[in-house]
Amino acid sequence: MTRSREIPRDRLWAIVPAAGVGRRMNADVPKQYLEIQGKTLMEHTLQRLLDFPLLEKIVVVLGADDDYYPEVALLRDPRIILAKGGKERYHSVMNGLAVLDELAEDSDWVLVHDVARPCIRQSDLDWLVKSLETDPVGGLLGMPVRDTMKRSDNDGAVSQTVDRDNLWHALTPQMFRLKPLIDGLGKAMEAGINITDEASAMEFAGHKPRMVEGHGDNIKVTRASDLALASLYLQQQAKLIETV
Ligand SMILES: Nc1ccn([C@@H]2O[C@H](COP(=O)(O)OP(=O)(O)OP(=O)(O)O)[C@@H](O)[C@H]2O)c(=O)n1
Ligand SMILES: C[C@](O)(CO)[C@H](O)COP(=O)(O)O
Repeated sequence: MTRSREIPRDRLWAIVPAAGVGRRMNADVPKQYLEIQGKTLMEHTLQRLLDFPLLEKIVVVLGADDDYYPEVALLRDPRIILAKGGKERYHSVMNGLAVLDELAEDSDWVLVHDVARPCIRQSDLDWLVKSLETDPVGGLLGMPVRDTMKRSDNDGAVSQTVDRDNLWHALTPQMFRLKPLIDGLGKAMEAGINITDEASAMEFAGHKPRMVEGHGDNIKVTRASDLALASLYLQQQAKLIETV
């Protein structure tokens, strides 16, 4: 049987960490339930993933005391499985991996994508999978740093100009095989390192994730000002699709 190049040899699953409370957003509701153009951030993000044809299932990891989710009809899509989040993002991702551990093969690919990144493009999802489907480790979408980068001490005095050669913004999705990701995250959690993304756990476990350049509009909605920017990007992307 000839296999189309587009379909990775191993199946592809997704985990969407959506159990945060959005402290930095300072809103009355967790930021994933804030609306842009009449739809919640969560609906925008999940629709992008549901529109991506290669995903088997999407595990959406919700806060243990999230009582907003029943309002989101999209969460009842048959391709979506719900899981319970944990204290930190990596706990939530681990809980999502535990669900996939029952369904997927060890060598299947897992894409972890923040619910707070609603502007993810189909072309970037496709580019990530095509770039990594034969990679021995996996990797992540990123954006090369454009500005000069400074490190300061706690009162804002510059202590260092960081060399920006080969310096990237780490984005999501981050894409790794199920078993190595479970093992890598487990090792990093055991060591108590600061795990802010899946790649840092994989690096701790001795792997070299690959950076895949994506579009800069794949922003993480973190602070109030990001909502207007995300709305602008979504509008721009809609126009792009219309002109295709
Ligand atoms: N215990 C947690 C914390 C975060 N997340 C998710 O991880 C993603 C990235 O985290 P972040 O942008 O920091 O979201 P919040 O933790 O909600 O924001 P804040 O740090 O401002 O509270 C978000 O989609 C968030 O829902 C999660 O699933 N479980
Ligand atoms: C995973 C991530 O989006 C990559 O940039 C980022 O690390 C999430 O960090 P947060 O503090 O949980 O928002």
